[in-house]
Amino acid sequence: MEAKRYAGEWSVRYIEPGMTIGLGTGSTVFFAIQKIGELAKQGLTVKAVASSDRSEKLARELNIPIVSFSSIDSIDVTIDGADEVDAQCNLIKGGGGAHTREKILAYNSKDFIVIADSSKLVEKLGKFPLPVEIVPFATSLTLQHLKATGCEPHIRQENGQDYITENGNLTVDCQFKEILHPILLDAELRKIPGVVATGLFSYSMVTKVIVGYSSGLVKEINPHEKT
Ligand SMILES: O=C[C@H](O)[C@H](O)[C@H](O)COP(=O)(O)O
Repeated sequence: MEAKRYAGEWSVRYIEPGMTIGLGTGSTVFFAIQKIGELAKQGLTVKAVASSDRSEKLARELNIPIVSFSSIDSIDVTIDGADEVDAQCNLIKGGGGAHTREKILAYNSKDFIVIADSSKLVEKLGKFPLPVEIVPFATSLTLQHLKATGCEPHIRQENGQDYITENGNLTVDCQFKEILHPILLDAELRKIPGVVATGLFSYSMVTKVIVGYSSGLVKEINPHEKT
């Protein structure tokens, strides 16, 4: 948990007065939102759009002004967590069921900053089951098409019932052996009618990944830096 805190708290240095910020979802972003709340209390003026009711509620409790998506043109910076980060900084997201809205925020952000503890770093994506949001219509056919891409699809359950996203859809957790070509797989999955969004985020969307370690160390990875 401390490693998540280090990454979350570090990330707020990229927030400047007057910015419109995107708030992701999850236990790592929780620490970033808390820190933004502290800064707001000290006079930082920002407005925020949230990717989930949970993050919106937390932000409101901390007196961070929340605005609707329809009232803004773009987001300066979005801060969000990840379930897996591969060597190129491609991501799996959606463990908390919020990846569709998170992807909309990331796509509309000038900078997309990912925060993660070091356990999220992997060589290849796919150990974490890939969340895919689908519309709850012709579900069994959609599951068959998902299976044909090489995974074991499982409809996510919560308290013994289908988990329903904030968009009113289902989440299918797709267990692949490994994901060798995330960008191609994302395109393949999105061709299936009924798929709303996958939890695969291309490195091309990512400005930087901030990794927290339990020792207190924080590392930044820039996927676009030439080595
Ligand atoms: O739907 C949830 C999000 O994609 C989260 O950002 C992701 O699951 C990571 O969550 P956490 O920071 O709790 O590990």
